[in-house]
Amino acid sequence: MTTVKNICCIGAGYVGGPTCAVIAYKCHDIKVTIVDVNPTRIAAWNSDKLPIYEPGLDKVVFDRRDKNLFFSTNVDGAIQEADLIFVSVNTPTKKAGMGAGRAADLAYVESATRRIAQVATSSKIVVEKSTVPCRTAQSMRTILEANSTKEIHFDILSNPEFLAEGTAIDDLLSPDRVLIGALQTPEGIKAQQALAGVYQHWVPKDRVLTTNLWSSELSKLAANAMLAQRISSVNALSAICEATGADVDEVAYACGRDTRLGSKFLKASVGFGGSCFQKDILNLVYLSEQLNLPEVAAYWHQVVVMNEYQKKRFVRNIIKTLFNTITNKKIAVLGFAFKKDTGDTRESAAITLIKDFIQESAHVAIYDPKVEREQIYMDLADSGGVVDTRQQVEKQVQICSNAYEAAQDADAIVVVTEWDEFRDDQLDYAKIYAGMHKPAFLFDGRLLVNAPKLRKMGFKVNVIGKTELAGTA
Ligand SMILES: NC(=O)c1ccc[n+]([C@@H]2O[C@H](COP(=O)([O-])OP(=O)(O)OC[C@H]3O[C@@H](n4cnc5c(N)ncnc54)[C@H](O)[C@@H]3O)[C@@H](O)[C@H]2O)c1
Ligand SMILES: O=c1ccn([C@@H]2O[C@H](COP(=O)(O)OP(=O)(O)O[C@H]3O[C@H](CO)[C@@H](O)[C@H](O)[C@H]3O)[C@@H](O)[C@H]2O)c(=O)[nH]1
Repeated sequence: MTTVKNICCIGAGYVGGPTCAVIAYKCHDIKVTIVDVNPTRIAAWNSDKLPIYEPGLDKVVFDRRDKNLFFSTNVDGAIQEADLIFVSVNTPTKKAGMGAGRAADLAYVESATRRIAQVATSSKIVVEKSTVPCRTAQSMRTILEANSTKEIHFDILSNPEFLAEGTAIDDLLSPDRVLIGALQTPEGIKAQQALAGVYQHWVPKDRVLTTNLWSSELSKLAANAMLAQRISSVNALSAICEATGADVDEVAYACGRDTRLGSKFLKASVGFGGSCFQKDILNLVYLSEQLNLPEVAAYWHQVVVMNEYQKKRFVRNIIKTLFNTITNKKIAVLGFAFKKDTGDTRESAAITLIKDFIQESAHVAIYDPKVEREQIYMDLADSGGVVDTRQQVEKQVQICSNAYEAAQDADAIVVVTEWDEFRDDQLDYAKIYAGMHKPAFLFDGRLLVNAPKLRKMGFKVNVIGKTELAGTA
């Protein structure tokens, strides 16, 4: 078996950074260099304030940085030195051209692959870490093989990443499984074993799964589609609960107790966000369409349709409850990140909701413990378009440094992210109530607060998937 001694990771983002930092943390005998074309990002990885917030990440990075873990903009140098290269660049949804709005944009994967082909001076194992459509490894192979010689040979592996943000370090330290796909040739299997050897420094052997290349690529899209499907399913049920007096928490619990279903990923919410779910489902939809499987495409697409419906339904309910108008009313939004314990705002439900509030001429006060002010304005404004809305957004949106400031003189509070600090045993809701306009409304999009307790304080509470009279005749 080939032993890996030197790893290069192309792409120092939410995946490349934590994943390869954990490899360095667990494999002191391997030199790991994470490279990126973005010098600001690399400078941040080399500073005291890392570019992403992730519990436990600082410890891992500070422990190994400049020992066997390096961050650099010298992409070519790191490629040349490495015997195994992770391609961990972004694969966003295409904005223009064929497949726009659905297909994954593979330009960054292709450019990284071409760079490897161009500068490599020795044989390499090239690992697809980015999430890509099924059979992308074939295109990478074609590019690399066009540049291989008798002396230089490339093996391609698929090793999708399953970490979730907010728990990335725990997920990496004890993964449910590590998946490694390879061409089932003697060279492919040898490369697969070499990468398995890296993970086996800390992951039990029976959790390292080996499959063929295409199964590995498709499993990543499939896992995300199935996880998101569960959320859309419970969110669809939340609408039925609100109309019937059933309680979505009770329904999810009762269903989840069936060991065939399991309890995870059944939390109703204002809608899933994050950089992956929507993008990867649309990717699967596009793949199905390309394979001339329209019924399959429509099936998966409904997961995204339901998610959009849930967000719009929540906004409509807020407006209706606030006497059919929110014009000039102050709405306090608690949370802007797409989930707790991350500063990431990509595809956060908060963005859709707040844009709708702005459209309805409300004043919005936002507090999130980890999202930077500038990020919020960037997400809410359409800058660079025909009409630049930044000034208007700044006029209507105030960024606050705590929940009390956001809620002061507000007509309604909207809980959008499930940060622990918004729980009713952590936040002084009596103090918040005292500072609000009356009636003081609270809309919980995360099933986070104890609604009966807050109602006793005087709040008019509205919780997704529940009615005030749930359970009564
Ligand atoms: N974010 C997640 O939780 C997560 C989890 C699993 C899988 N993924 C997948 O992993 C991939 C990366 O996601 P991410 O969230 O880390 O993205 P990201 O945008 O945070 O990071 C990607 C980085 O790649 C760099 N880059 C792009 N092209 C480059 C090139 N040619 N050379 C060097 N650097 C280059 C960019 O500058 C950027 O810093 C995506 O395919 C995503 O779908 C993401
Ligand atoms: O029961 C639930 C669980 C999650 N969510 C929401 O769903 C979104 C995604 O959450 P989560 O999956 O925990 O975070 P991600 O970081 O997006 O991770 C997903 O996407 C990654 C990128 O592909 C995968 O690697 C992970 O396995 C997969 O969980 C967030 O808005 C959550 O609030 C719910 O609304 N209800």
